[in-house]
Amino acid sequence: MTMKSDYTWNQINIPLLGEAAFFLDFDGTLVDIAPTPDSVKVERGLTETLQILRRLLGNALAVVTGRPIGQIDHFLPHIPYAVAGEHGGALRFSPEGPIQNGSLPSIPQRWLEEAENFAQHHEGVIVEKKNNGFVLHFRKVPELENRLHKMAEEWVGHQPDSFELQSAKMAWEIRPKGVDKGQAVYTLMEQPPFRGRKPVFIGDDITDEDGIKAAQALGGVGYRIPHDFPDSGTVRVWLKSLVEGAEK
Ligand SMILES: O=P(O)(O)OC[C@H]1O[C@H](O[C@H]2O[C@H](CO)[C@@H](O)[C@H](O)[C@H]2O)[C@H](O)[C@@H](O)[C@@H]1O
Repeated sequence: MTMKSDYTWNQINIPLLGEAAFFLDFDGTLVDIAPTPDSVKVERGLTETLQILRRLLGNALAVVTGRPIGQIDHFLPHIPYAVAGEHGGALRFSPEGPIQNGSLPSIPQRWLEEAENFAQHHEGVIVEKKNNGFVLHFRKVPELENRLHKMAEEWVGHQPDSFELQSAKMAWEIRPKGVDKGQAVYTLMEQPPFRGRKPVFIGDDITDEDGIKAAQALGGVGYRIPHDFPDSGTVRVWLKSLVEGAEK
């Protein structure tokens, strides 16, 4: 996707990079939405931009995503300093550090089997497994949205204190209750190299709202596609312009 020609980012105000900590969402923010989770493309130049940005931020660069952390290692190897995966359910504070999962409930095996059985009989449905949840993707078969919703609602209804149903982009996600991207921001901001800096959160989805609110509450800023940036392509152009401006 390309930047809209009439768009300027005058309204995007961020702290000086030397005082900021960046928290960036992945799907729909750093990369364009793709037909399947596996088929996203990391645009040429993005890794270099993020490497320079991380240096300018004194390492205070985190990716905060719904995906498991291993997928960020696959798509952006050695790029962010910290990663919050599974909407904050998994945290890795530094590149070589352990992944901390907390004590989250495990998804009942029966739910997963039923989901996989449904996917086997309905071409186009993708079941994406996570450590403490799973996603039912219906991007290729939007007509199945309501049926999948009903199934997922029923499962979660059996354990409403442990799990919740999250509406996602052309998907339904079953995830542990009580984790969110805002908590991830608060937790990371307590640790170096984030501590003492002003958080900047950029995201595109409803789950990013918690991260944006946390960044604002901590004295920083948060911006969301499409309200503040029209699309992910524009975010990438903006990031590139930031590092180029700082390096001049
Ligand atoms: O928090 P994010 O980094 O934005 O991750 C949110 C979910 O993104 C992925 O699903 C979405 O993107 C796919 C690739 O573009 C797309 O095919 C799918 O329809 C979208 O829902 C990812 O698969 C999920 O695990 C993330 O939770």
